[in-house]
Amino acid sequence: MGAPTLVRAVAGLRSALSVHPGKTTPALQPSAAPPGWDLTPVEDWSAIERLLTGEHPPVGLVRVTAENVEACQRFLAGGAGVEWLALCDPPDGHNQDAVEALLASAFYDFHTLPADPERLAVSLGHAAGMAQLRRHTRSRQAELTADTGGILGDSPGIQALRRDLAKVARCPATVLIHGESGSGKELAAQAIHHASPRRDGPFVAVNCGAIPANLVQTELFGHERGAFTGAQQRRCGHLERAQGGTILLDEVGELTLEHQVNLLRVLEDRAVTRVGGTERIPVDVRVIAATHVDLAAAVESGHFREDLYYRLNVLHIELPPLRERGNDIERLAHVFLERFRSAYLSPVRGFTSQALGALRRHSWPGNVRELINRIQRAVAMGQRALLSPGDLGLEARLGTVRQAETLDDARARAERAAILGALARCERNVSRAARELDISRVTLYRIMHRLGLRP
Ligand SMILES: Nc1ncnc2c1ncn2[C@@H]1O[C@H](COP(=O)(O)OP(=O)(O)OP(=O)(O)O)[C@@H](O)[C@H]1O
Repeated sequence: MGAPTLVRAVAGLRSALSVHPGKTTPALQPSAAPPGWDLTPVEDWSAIERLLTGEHPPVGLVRVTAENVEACQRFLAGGAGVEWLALCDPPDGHNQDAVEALLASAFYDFHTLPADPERLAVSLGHAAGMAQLRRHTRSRQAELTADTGGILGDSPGIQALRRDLAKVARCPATVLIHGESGSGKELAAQAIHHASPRRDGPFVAVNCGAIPANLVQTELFGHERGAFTGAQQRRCGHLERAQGGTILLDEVGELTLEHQVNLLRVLEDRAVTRVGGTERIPVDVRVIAATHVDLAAAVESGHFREDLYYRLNVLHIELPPLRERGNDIERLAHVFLERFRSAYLSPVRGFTSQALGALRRHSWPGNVRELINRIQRAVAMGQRALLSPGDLGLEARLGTVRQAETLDDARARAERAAILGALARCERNVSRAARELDISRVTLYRIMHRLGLRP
């Protein structure tokens, strides 16, 4: 791309950037500045980059032509934190589809040249207001995530969770985190680790449910060279890798009774013995276990050892499901929309009131992960400024009038019901559920990922 031309406002008047990526047309001259805006041309890339990394005006004008569409795309991808207005020639059919696609995806507004200075000034004012609002929201979100280990939300359930996590972080005892799939168990475990005296040590997360039963032993405890065919090297297990830090044993309820005995022994001895070895290796690791199943009920039914349950459940953290977090649903939805919108240069700016209603009514079986997936998909595919319930794959339920369900929505609903039913019948054993559904385990994982479900 050639050097862009940047036109910058001077003191006393409101400031705007004006960029001409590719330099295919002359820069907008100061004499063309709209009322209230004073423009000064700057004509090299490094000046623009310096400006965009430091303090800079919140709005900018971009001269878009049929020839510089690609240059504009590259430039705009780097210009975060600015609301852009496009200045275009009257359409002449040349590269028009690409120009229109760019206008729709990356600009707050556009003006056809010669632009009406009064209208341009109003448009710059609106865009500047919107940019300030977004900057404010972004810095509030940054503060919020920095204080809370990335856990967003203000609902009473989340406030109580933050208080509990802070207390638990100070104490070295084992923690059991219980919550539905996608409700933030791993995030909570990370928050405990980062607020604990072990924060400079490693944080190792292990999904016990995803390790094939014959590998659990070597994955957790490691193995010596020659322990079994193919063991050409000595290998440390996850517990040793977490030395000095924290290990999260996610889906601990998926361990077989035999592996539960071994884990209990490690917790009591505070040492591991690698598979094929005899040496006792002391491990200084804080253990956090997480589960979406009711482990007390699993103890009752004989699927989980009572002694291990008490050993893990010294401190207990309960994660509230998203559907019980009231206004958090909307708050989180806006945060994720903003995140994906800037990453994808999407024209999406917010939600229709029907979409917000649908978000509040949905039962969120996949919790925050499902919310993130729905919003990511909607922002990536969305063509309009406001997302509708259909864009989010949710039903609108407008009063008594039911919106027609799309085939995709109906298919997703049926798939979700079939998978959740099979998983419940198979005690969340994915291989058995896949057999029952007559699909491969990999296909089941892929569909679950798409629907925001976790094993
Ligand atoms: N309160 C929250 N604020 C921001 N992001 C969240 C919050 N809760 C969860 N998330 C995000 O949702 C996604 C799922 O969270 P996480 O993996 O911690 O859930 P989980 O309960 O461990 O899921 P699983 O049971 O499937 O292992 C992650 O991307 C996480 O960052």
